[in-house]
Amino acid sequence: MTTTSTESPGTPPAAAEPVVTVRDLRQSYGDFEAVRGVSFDIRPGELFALLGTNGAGKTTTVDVLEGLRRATSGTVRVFGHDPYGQPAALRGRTNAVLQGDGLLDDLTVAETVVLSRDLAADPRDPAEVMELVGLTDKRSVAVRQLSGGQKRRLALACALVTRPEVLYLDEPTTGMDPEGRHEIWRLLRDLKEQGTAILLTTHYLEEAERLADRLAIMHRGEIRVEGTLQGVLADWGDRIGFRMPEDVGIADLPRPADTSVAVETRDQALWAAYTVSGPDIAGRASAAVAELLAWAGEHGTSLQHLHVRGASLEDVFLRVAGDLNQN
Ligand SMILES: Nc1ncnc2c1ncn2[C@@H]1O[C@H](COP(=O)(O)OP(=O)(O)OP(=O)(O)O)[C@@H](O)[C@H]1O
Repeated sequence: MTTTSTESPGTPPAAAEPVVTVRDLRQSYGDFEAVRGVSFDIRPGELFALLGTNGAGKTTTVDVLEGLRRATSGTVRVFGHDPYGQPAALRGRTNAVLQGDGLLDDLTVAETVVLSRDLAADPRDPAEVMELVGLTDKRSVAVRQLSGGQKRRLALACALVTRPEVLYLDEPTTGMDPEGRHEIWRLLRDLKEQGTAILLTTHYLEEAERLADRLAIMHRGEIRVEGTLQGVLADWGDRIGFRMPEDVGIADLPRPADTSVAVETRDQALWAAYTVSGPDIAGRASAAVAELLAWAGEHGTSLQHLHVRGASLEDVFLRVAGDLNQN
């Protein structure tokens, strides 16, 4: 791997026109509506991360963008073209790493990359691409002998060798070790800097935190949350937590204004977890802490490990997925 770049997502050219436009996309399988009115844009040099629960509709959305499925309804345009109806107009401009890698077991790594290169109008040098994904020393190895993570790298190499302007990545780092994942992240940052528009689906929240210029969280076919990481976290509000005092249940806890409360199990203990929302989060969080301390004083108890922190992407994800027992 020979890539170099900083650790921040970077700032895409906000003024650039979107190259991918999705409006009110709906996709059904028989009677089952897997995608229910999804809309988003992606601009050149921007990485848009699609997160979501299992079965949320992420892969289905990518399949429609790739032109593998005709949208049941809604509008999908890539460089102004319908990927299903006008695939020839997009050939060579988009590529994908999908969940089924479609690799041929009997070919070597180098043969596989060269085969993909031959499909491209303006290909990259296969040797350069194998170096980029860290497979140079495996160039003569047969695909069947690669590990799962190495196959994902090879699938990425096959996409990169065609020099796509739009890249769809459906869980590209699944099965990779942490070091390999970091290498791929550096590579994706470099691609963004070169102007590639990237749609990334992932179950690794850290991957989205580190790479995404904007992200969306899907649940049951709908986008429930969308924005920049900072915007999403700011909208979600601060979190106040403390260990639940003995003999106190959730119904006994005070309810300061502009807060909701859940009880979570962590480190084999019960924790009160308040979410503070609305404008002037800091002011509201301070007022809520004062009220909680007053409540503890009145009840002759102390709030162990009392802390206030900003929401994390995991907080937002779990709340969207409905895993928290919120009250
Ligand atoms: N060919 C198909 N026929 C019928 N149902 C399908 C088909 N493909 C997907 N589905 C269903 O559509 C829903 C969305 O699936 P999809 O693969 O898009 O979700 P996903 O968000 O990518 O999930 P995961 O994170 O688990 O990969 C799921 O309920 C799935 O079972």
